[in-house]
Amino acid sequence: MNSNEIVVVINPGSTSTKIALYNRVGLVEDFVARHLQKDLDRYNRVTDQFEYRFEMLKDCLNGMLNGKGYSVVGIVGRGGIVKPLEGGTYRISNEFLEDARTGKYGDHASNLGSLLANKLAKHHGLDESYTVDPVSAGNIIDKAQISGVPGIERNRRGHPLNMKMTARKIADRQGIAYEDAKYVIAHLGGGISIASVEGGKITDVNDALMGMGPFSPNRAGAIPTRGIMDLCYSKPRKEVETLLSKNSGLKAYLGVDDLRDVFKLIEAGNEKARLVYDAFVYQIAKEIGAYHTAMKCKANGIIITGGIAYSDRFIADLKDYVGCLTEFFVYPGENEMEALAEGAFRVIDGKELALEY
Ligand SMILES: Nc1ncnc2c1ncn2[C@@H]1O[C@H](COP(=O)(O)OP(=O)(O)OP(=O)(O)O)[C@@H](O)[C@H]1O
Ligand SMILES: CCCC(=O)O
Repeated sequence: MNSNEIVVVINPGSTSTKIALYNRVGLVEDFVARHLQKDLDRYNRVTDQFEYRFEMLKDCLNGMLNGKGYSVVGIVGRGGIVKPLEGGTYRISNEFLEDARTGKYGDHASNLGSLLANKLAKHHGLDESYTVDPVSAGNIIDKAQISGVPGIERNRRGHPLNMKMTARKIADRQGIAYEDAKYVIAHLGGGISIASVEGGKITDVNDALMGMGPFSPNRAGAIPTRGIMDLCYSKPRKEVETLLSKNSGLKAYLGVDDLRDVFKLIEAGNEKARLVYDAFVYQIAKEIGAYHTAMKCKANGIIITGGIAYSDRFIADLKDYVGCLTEFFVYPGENEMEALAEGAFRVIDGKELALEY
């Protein structure tokens, strides 16, 4: 095994771009480039930030590689909102790049991941670049896609990268083959997705960006149809979209979207904050229960991950509802960088074939 062979991993977020070098054993070095809001505000759509982020990243990467004798064997970027597709490692194609760049299926910071990986790969003389389990990836079972209205399909936009990697780790911890394990997994961050992972595949998940599932720190989740209809007739489409995907949830009720700030309000005696927090936990618990039932109550565990899983108070409150269902695991934060690196190495080492978009 050549430990000088490096995969470069890129994960663009709304205000930062993470970059890391991995060899086959694990993380070698990482860096988070933080972007000033005033710099980002100059751009209309997120992919308009491409050149700005690319220049910054190129310099960071040069600094990380300089004089260390590494050989870059692959570059992988987090895949964004593209057409609905199966989970796995994808070769980044022109069609993929076009869909990510134009935001045909949605505008999201992670759309920059494939664009940045592709250009950096060219810069390093590599023919291929990769992405793993993009936001819209999942092996959703047919019956879960039926919405109740012909012509409206249920969307699958969540956190498959982190979910699958975390489920793999928990299966290892339980001594179960990942391919046989069944989990309900909840990624609780700025966005919230709750999924069933069965046999290493995401078989059902809500749309964390626009509808279904619980409300999140600043997104709406599932809301009554009549309310949506009234909203759509009262505002332009763009405003409705912004309201539901950026200005709803905790932020809309309480003016803050960090759970730690919600706790401060509760501690200060704010009754509304207490009620909205209770509703937040309640909705997440209900959704977890629904996914457990959808797996005929046979899940090997419920896994809670994402930034909100750092909160002991939240975890205790949630466990009070769902801890009786099956084993309960908490895995705070996320494993996205590691998942990207492992997915790329599996293809580079010929253990898995790259999927075509
Ligand atoms: N110690 C903590 N206690 C309570 N909440 C926390 C704590 N640490 C982080 N959070 C919450 O985690 C959220 C951020 O989670 P995370 O970092 O996973 O989000 P993100 O990466 O911005 O979005 P996403 O996970 O949707 O990609 C914040 O809204 C904050 O409320
Ligand atoms: C849509 C899934 C990723 C996010 O929460 O932004």
